[in-house]
Amino acid sequence: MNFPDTAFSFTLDAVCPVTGARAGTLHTPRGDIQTPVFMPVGTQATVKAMAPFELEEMGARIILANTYHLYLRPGADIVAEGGGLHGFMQWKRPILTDSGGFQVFSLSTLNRISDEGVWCRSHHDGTPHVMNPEWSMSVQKQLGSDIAMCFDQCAPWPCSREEAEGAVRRTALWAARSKEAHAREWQGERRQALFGIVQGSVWEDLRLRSAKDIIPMDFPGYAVGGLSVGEPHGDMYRILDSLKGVLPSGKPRYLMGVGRPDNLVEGVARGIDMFDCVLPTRNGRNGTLFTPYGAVNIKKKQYERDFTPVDPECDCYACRTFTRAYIRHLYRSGEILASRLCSWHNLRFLIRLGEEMRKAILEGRFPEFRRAFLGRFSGGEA
Ligand SMILES: CC1(C)O[C@H]2[C@@H](O1)[C@@]1(COC(C)(C)O1)O[C@@H]2CNc1nc2cc3nc(N)[nH]c(=O)c3cc2[nH]1
Ligand SMILES: [Zn+2]
Repeated sequence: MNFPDTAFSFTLDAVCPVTGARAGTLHTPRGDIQTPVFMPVGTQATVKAMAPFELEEMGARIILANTYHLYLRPGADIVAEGGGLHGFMQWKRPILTDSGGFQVFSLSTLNRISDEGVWCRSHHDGTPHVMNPEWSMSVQKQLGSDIAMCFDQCAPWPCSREEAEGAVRRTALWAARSKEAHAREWQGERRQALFGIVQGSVWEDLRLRSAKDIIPMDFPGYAVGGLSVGEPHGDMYRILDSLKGVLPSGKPRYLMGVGRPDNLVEGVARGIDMFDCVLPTRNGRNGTLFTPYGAVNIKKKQYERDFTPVDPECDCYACRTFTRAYIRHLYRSGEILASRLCSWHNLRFLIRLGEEMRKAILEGRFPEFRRAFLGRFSGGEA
């Protein structure tokens, strides 16, 4: 592929004057991404149960993969020999890779952290590994993603203020090392953007401190890390409110690990452009389906003779083709197609929600859209 010298840029197409919600376009060498956008998670180089052509059919413009997982299995060298992630998994559109920092804490069986990096044991076979900014940039280059993330430290929730302060300090240290290592790896070739990550847990002053550390490093995009780790949604929204006027308006803002449909709407209302979460596929596999009124648990007997689509307003293959009764039957019979259809619907629900919010922002009616959506959607069961 030839990479134009303006490999990455972001255009703000419209901003809601009432909420500050944004519609934008992220230009990447593998295609444009219109925002707000939901990014399906493909942790191990696959969005579980979905083939690439199905992801394209449902309108996925960019997907995620995980450095930690792919380094441990099959190994970044094998992915690189397979043509990088795009060749290995045959996904031709943009890919964003998370840097490994978060996963090493949420998955490795044992880990010790220092300013140098993280010593950990693989959750597969207990083998020892050292993960740090230089390791992460090297692996993300072998994976060949279009957007890489800085190696950061995500404080758990809840945590002490001191723990959160330590994560802010170390995240800044590691962001500078990530930026240097990334420049060394790519030698000026602009084929992979590196996004910075802001930490600070649920303390607004620490969030501001982290933003003041990271923003001057001039990344092409910024992520809000350290959220969607079990904290109340109110805390998440309060932190986003505190960052709204701080993060550079001309660059994309990515809220990591989020989330439920109502979280996406509230995130967009607070100036977020990009989202990812395992929820659509994880919920899909246990038969929990998003609808405009909340979640439907397809296993329930009440759907036994319900010959209507999961969501009559949805344009996905599952809703166009099958009924709730049939999908309930598949699920209760342990059929693989149940997971596929439920994941397909949930992914399309969030991708379409991004498309609809973008349209509402462009048409100057986002506050009405937000009110109408949240008025119908109960966070729990429909
Ligand atoms: C680990 C796994 C599978 O991903 C889900 C889910 O479990 C879980 C575990 O705690 C709940 C809330 C229950 O959801 O949190 C994940 C979704 N939240 C999330 N993903 C993130 C990824 C991140 N990556 C980096 N580099 N830095 C971050 O600060 C960061 C923060 C994040 N927050
Ligand atoms: Zn559907």
